[in-house]
Amino acid sequence: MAAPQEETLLSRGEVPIVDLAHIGTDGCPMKSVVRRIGEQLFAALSGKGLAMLVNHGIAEEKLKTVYADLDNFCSLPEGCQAQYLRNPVSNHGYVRPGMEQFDSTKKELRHLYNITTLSAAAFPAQEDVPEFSQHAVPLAHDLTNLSRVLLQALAYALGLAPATLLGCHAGMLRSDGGNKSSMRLLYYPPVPPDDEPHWRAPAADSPHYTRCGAHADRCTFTLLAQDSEGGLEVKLNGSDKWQPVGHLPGAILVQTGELLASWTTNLLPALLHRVVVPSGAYARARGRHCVAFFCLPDSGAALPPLPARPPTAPPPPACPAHAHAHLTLHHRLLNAAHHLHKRFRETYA
Ligand SMILES: O=C(O)CCC(=O)C(=O)O
Ligand SMILES: [Fe+2]
Repeated sequence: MAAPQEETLLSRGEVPIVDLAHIGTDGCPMKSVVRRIGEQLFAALSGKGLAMLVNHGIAEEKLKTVYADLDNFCSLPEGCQAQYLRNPVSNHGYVRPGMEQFDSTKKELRHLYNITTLSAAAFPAQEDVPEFSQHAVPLAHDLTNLSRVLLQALAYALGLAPATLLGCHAGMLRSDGGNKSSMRLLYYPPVPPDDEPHWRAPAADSPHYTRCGAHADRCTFTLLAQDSEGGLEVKLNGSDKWQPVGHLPGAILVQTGELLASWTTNLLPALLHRVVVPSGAYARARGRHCVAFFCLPDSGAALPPLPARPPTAPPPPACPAHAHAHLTLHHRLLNAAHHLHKRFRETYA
């Protein structure tokens, strides 16, 4: 008997879809299109905290190639992987399962490869993973360009000159250390058979795994391209319920990060999200792949004050206080580097 289809936010039509009309990687997009995207993006991020981007211009094949490269990296001997471990200063490099934890009660099963510099020397050698950098660098450029379009669109929607946000995010992946934006490749391995499905009472000594514990991203926004394995769950604005997002082939998810939330004093609240292990035996025996692009302002950049909004556009209902309590510590003018270092200390072993 076929497994019943899981109900998701997408299957219920509850994820706003923003059509980028193929301007995603264009250097000089049309103003009217950027303006329309800005309005739709603003409505999506203020109402829900996320949107699916379609017709963004990034070929699925590019994603599949980097997923395969990461698989090859993960199957290297540990000793060989060790030379590529994450550098805590630059945040570039490989992070083994369990080394980055959002949920201290479970073991988080994921391999990460953070990319914060595009210099060839920072990538695995050709003899270890052939063409890793040749595949990853163009994808990183595409995601940077897509972020630049969204920054211009958001600036319009917030009543700022279009280049204002671009100016504060000028150094994304320029590899000069002045901006901590990163592209992260993720591989979640199959769940070990000793972990019981969550609906059964596990044996006292059985490990409890998850794929990624609950968190909001420490950035302006995140772009997320995922394979079809599922597992991503979110708490929509004002809701305390975890809901699966679902999969829209070829789409890239954009979700609000903590910096955008604190800069807009929660007009655009940060999206809480997590990745759970699937419940069916078949899905648990399969790996999951994802590419995340964390868009951040230049280190030390102060985001400009926002123009007052007209009274016809009231802010959405506030999130549950506990969900974003840490955001109240922040002010409109942010020092991105300070925020980021604090959050790295909290999540890395
Ligand atoms: O794998 C995913 O879908 C999400 C990953 C994530 O949230 C993160 O790395 O911050
Ligand atoms: Fe995240």
